[in-house]
Amino acid sequence: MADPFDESPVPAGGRPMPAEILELRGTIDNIDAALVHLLAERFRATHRVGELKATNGMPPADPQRDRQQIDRLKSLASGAGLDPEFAEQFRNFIVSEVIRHHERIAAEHAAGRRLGDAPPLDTYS
Ligand SMILES: O=C(O)C(=O)C[C@]1(C(=O)O)C=C[C@@H](O)C=C1
Repeated sequence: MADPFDESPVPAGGRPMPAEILELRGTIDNIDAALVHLLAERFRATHRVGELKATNGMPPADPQRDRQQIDRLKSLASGAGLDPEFAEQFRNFIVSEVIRHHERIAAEHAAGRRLGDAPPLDTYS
């Protein structure tokens, strides 16, 4: 039988790292990379939503949409074997950042710095 510690690096002064942990870390790294890309895409979409909300005079948060998303995600989490409370907290963490972005976009819009306007020319500086 193959020694599970066979190809593992030996940390200085410690036990050898089981090969399976190294394999699992490869999977974890791939998943973390996918999460970063997925979050980047999500924030790209929500950035545009923030602009559309600002230009249409809509508030940053939409509590009805929040409730729908939370119900849906909790149900998906249960089916997938993920703690539904964790899914809700994770979603809240992301959406609180989205709302912060929406608020900044709305403030910039209110200050006349959005809608693709070039900043006013300051010919005296
Ligand atoms: O769908 C919207 O209206 C959004 O602004 C996006 C989003 C989200 O990130 O999922 C953020 C804030 C709202 O409260 C609801 C949903």
